[in-house]
Amino acid sequence: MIAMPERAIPDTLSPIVEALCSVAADLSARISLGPLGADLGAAVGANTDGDQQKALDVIADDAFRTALRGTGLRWYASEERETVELIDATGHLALAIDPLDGSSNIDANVSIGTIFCIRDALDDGNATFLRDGRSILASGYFIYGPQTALVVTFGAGVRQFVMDRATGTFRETPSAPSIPAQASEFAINASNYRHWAQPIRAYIDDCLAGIEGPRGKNFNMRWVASLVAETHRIMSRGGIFLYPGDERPGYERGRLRMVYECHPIAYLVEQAGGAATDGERPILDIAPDSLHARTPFVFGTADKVARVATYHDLPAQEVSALFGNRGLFRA
Ligand SMILES: O=P(O)(O)OC[C@H]1O[C@](O)(COP(=O)(O)O)[C@@H](O)[C@@H]1O
Ligand SMILES: [Mg+2]
Ligand SMILES: [Mg+2]
Repeated sequence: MIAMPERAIPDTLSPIVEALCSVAADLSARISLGPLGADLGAAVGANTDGDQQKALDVIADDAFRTALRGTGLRWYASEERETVELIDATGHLALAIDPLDGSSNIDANVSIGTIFCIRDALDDGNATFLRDGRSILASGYFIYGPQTALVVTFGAGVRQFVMDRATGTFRETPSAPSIPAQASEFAINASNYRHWAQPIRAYIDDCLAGIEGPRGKNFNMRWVASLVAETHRIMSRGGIFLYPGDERPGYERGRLRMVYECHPIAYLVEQAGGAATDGERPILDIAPDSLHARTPFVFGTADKVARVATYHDLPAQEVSALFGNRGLFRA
């Protein structure tokens, strides 16, 4: 439940947000038990895309779907389900959800989360979600970490609510997250370096070259392998996140899903003053061609995200690592 928000939550969205909060509070309690509770990190099978499912993936998905009945929701699209599900034919809203993000971190006691976005419902469930991101009404994430928090936008800036563990209620924090304009951290799974295309290699090469390289400054690197945790860090201290496409079979379009992960995070990031692209185009301008479509994803501090796009525009010889001192990119 949300206690005394600073500003009202839009009436039509409030029952959905309340239902999400109540499930998130329950999940948070279960997660915090760790090994004292059920084995939430146990492998229980695979979803229709072949992704391994953990017990908590399935528990979270079932809990959200059940709690959303009677909230005005018509369509429920989950990363864990093959098709869009009808919740209530009279509802006017639709929700896309990654019920449990970062599931490889459950056993490691590292922050994990839930990502969602809300749209108006069309008569056709699939068509509702196969639109670009400009029709999103609200998006956000819950982070289950040292704090359990909800970071959400209703289209007018970003708001943050932290859960009081004693009562399970979410209280709004006085200051809203906004992505700082200056930052020097990048986040990428660098073990995939050899599989990346040249523009991504060149961008990272230039970061790694530090003060001696074309950027003329030192950078720090992070990789949590929880999209929610990376987003929360970037929301508080800026930086850039990249999950590009690469040459591994099945990773041509990266790993992250447009409908359940990238559209919601991109909407939030834009509302926080940052930018989000597929490397070149704004994510919110792109409509996925299927429900579970993946997309390369780059987001964070706006000028850093714009810089990644410029590497895609360069002639091949100019992005070669051999040209590490190219004057064009001197900061
Ligand atoms: O293990 P990799 O390839 O670095 O991928 C990490 C990414 O995969 C994810 O865990 C995918 O999300 P799920 O856990 O919801 O499948 C992201 O949270 C994270 O950014
Ligand atoms: Mg995820
Ligand atoms: Mg997930």
